[in-house]
Amino acid sequence: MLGTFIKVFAKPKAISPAAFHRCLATNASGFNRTSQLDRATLTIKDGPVFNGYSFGANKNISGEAVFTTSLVGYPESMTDPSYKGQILCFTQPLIGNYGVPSDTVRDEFNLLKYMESPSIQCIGIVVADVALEHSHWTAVESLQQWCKRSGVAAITGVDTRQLVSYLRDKGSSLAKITIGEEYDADEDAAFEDPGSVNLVHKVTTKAPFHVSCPPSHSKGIHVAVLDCGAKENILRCLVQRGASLTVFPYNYPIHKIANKFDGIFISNGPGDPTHCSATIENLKQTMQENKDLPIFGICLGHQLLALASGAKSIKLKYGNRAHNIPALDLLTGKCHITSQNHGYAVDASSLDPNEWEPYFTNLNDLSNEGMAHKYRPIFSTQFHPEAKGGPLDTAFLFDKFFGHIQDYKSKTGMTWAQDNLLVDILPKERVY
Ligand SMILES: NC(=O)CC[C@H](N)C(=O)O
Repeated sequence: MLGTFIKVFAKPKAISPAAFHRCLATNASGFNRTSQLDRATLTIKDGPVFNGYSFGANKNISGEAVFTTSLVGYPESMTDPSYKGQILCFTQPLIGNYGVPSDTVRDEFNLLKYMESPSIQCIGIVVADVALEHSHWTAVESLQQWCKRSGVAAITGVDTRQLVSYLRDKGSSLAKITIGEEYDADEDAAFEDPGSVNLVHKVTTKAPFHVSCPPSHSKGIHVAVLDCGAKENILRCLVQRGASLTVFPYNYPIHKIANKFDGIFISNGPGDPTHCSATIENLKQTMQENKDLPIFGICLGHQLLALASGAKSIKLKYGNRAHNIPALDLLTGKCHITSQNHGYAVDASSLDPNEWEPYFTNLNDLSNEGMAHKYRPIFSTQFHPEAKGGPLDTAFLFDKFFGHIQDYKSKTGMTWAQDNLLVDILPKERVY
């Protein structure tokens, strides 16, 4: 019976060249619709020029070209504030086929349900083959519509394998996307380097805000978050586990009020960590003055914590941006598959061996992926345990942070008095 079913319904059919052509003419692929699109050019500084077609905003942009090998999650990546100012190249050839979900729908914690921030953060995207038509139950618009209305440049028809080979060989490079029939390289402004400015300043909340943990989840925990451009799902991972959050601008003098909280969290964010000198200084003082206070940092948060402890950061040749990067847990010997998006890393050899130890190592390029204090409840990771998108292998690190918090609370006997900090009068969402 089953054999018959397989024969009748599952026999692979050869497709005739004519049928294949018909299929191409009607499917969602961008290549066959290029007659509808303006020409566009991707120019790598001192490197190759790629001709393609524009499906985004009709404007010329420049930024740092980086690539991600993630297979899914383009809405999450594009709204991740860590990509601020970058031109994001997807190695997954077909992008856009499941459209774009709502950027306003919020969940039970008043956090954005589908996006990592309310708008696109990268300055442009590069794809091999955009899907101009899409289908998914959460989609409210196409990738093309989203890029156009967000003022984000987007180019399709690029040989992304050649582009990525170049970027892997030469390293992340400055690039431009220009729209129009004939592109004259001298015509427009110079290549802008987003890494030369403090990008965190552009994405941080402008004033403290409060995310209240609903009674159904609350464990009476209050965490201070330093917002360097926090992904929405990081906040969700903290609230879901029972913490209310007061989220501060990245350069807030957190050391002055750190002792009012059960833990400090330092978020992900864009650009070179050394630009955040005030944060590094504040964290140094926080660690000096609060010996038992739990602290957890992710990605930029990890780099800032490392700099505050006296270690150094380095720029990687082309960074790590993917959802399947192996990281070895040096405490357990287990390997975890992790979600990553970073261009800088901590130089593990610069960690003070009297106090700190490397926590994770990247098994692809052996770069540092985390550190832990030897005697205090402080640790951080270069990868993203909140993983949106990506695998949830390392979500246990949030539980570890909450374990540290419970120990701290039972040691100090501290109970959080909400009106102490007047959190009720704070805004409930990030202030732009
Ligand atoms: N995702 C992040 O927080 C990135 C951190 C930092 N901007 C880097 O590129 O290394």
